[in-house]
Amino acid sequence: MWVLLRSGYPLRILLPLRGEWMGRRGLPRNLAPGPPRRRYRKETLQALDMPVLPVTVTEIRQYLRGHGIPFQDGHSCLRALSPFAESSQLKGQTGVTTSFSLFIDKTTGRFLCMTSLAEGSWEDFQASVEGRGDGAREGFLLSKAPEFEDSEEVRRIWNRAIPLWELPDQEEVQLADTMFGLTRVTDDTLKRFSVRYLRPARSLVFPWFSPGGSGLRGLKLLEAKCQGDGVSYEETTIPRPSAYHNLFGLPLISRRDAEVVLTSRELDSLALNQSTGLPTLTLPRGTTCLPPALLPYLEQFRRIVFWLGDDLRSWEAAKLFARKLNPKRCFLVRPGDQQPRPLEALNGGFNLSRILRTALPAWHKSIVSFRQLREEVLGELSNVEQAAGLRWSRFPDLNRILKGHRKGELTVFTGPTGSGKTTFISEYALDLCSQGVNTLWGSFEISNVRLARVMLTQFAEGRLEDQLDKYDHWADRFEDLPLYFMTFHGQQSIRTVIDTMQHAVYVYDICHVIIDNLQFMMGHEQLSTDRIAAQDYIIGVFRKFATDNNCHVTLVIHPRKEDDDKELQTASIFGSAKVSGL
Ligand SMILES: Nc1ncnc2c1ncn2[C@@H]1O[C@H](COP(=O)(O)OP(=O)(O)OP(=O)(O)O)[C@@H](O)[C@H]1O
Repeated sequence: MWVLLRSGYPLRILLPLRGEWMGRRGLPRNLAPGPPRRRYRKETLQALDMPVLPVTVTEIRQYLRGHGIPFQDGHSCLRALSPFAESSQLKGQTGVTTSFSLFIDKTTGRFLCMTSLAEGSWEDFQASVEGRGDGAREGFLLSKAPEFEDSEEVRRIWNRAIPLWELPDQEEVQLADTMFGLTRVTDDTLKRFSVRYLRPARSLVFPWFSPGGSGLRGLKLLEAKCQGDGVSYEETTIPRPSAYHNLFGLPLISRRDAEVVLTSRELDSLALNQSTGLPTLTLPRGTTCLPPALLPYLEQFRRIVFWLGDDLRSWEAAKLFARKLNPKRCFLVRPGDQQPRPLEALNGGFNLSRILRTALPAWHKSIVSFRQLREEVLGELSNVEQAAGLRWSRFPDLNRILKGHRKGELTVFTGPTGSGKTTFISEYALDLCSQGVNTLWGSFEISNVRLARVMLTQFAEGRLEDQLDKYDHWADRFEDLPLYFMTFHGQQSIRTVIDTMQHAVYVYDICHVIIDNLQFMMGHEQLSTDRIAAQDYIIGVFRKFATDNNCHVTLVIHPRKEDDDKELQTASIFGSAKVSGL
């Protein structure tokens, strides 16, 4: 019954590098802001279990030139004349310049036509240009996708929600203002952003409008709950998080805006826009990820300032996202006491424009002086706890020994055959994943179904085989974890594995990769001396990957067979200087 492994969208299997993925309900996974997309039909492409070689931007450029398609170079995308836009559409229904309305992601080759809202993979694009699609050009695009499953619920909630100032009871207004920290946010601002309030759920409601404001695509509900002396917040999105690709604030952006501030919470955008007048957008899933499907909507900006929050995690996320957007146009507001998150800054009487002016460039040359690093060093020193990494909730002893899980590092994990390495690493990774660490699993020995079964049992903290009636409850929650699996099984080349990891970092902002285990990249045939060299090489490649991508790599390694009465030594891992000297 593990149908959800193949089709449930949050529990993702990393399939072909540029394959088409559809969600559980037939919804495209990578819905960008906009109405239901017309989706490119892809019948010529076979479902591959192995990644194909990723396309390079040079190849994309050559292809466009070779086929006489004019294009311009952008920050994350190439912008080309769209073969999907019909002349009748050239007047710009969506309010976007239609002449160069095709955005092609420079890293993945995926395309999005802002005029027709067609989208697809690089292979789809080539097939259409070469007339290899469904025959006539008109037939290339599927007709409008069926209404998404949640649309009725979205409309129902939206219709029941009312503007805050229309609440009949003044006391209720004051309570909501206090709970959400809105005392200094004006009705005018709430109105501009079309924020409403759902009384029965005591939640603010943030809408996701299609471009041009023509329709309602989804909603985010923010509930405030009293917790001791403080307030805790809980977010619910419709559709569910993996398909919720709303850049909140997009309808207020004008085509001429060249600067934008990105925030991780809708309330921060309200505060920022109100006090600075600058265009603001909120990332749909906060600091968790920046889906590439959103990149075309950010192409027009020459300057992008990240003000995601006041902790180290926000800072790390901003640096990661800036890499996707082209760091040369990105600036980061450093977290600190004098630079709290925007809503708190507004409520605390800070000058938000002044804080924005202190934003640091995200771009570093290859050689930097301490002067350029001093702010970052200060950030680490003033957040020592957070700099030590994310703490495990299930393994207090690990926290004592390792302090926490940090990005950009490599962990080697070993133990005798059958001692429980996979079982332990599964729970160790699940612990972090449940706390929001985007995780990619490479399980080369045991199948993904078996691994997911182990993980689900650990997640539910009980034997689900004895309580199948609870299966859906746990499976639904498990689906929402930022968890992805590579489909590799058995021996693989290190290059293929690294390419897949690279792709996953770009598309899903992966921060933790688990490779179980290294032996599956070593080949069968080498002699023992070669094996040491091969192992050193592979460790070097993973280590470089971890550093370059600020991603943690956990590597499971089988030790050399020792006698039963002999303890494992560092030299048991093939005696390699690199592995055992880590
Ligand atoms: N804490 C535990 N208590 C009881 N049984 C366990 C525990 N951890 C693992 N096992 C069981 O031990 C067996 C081997 O576990 P696992 O596959 O995790 O080991 P491994 O070290 O990864 O094995 P290999 O060396 O073959 O890769 C499995 O059947 C697993 O269910």
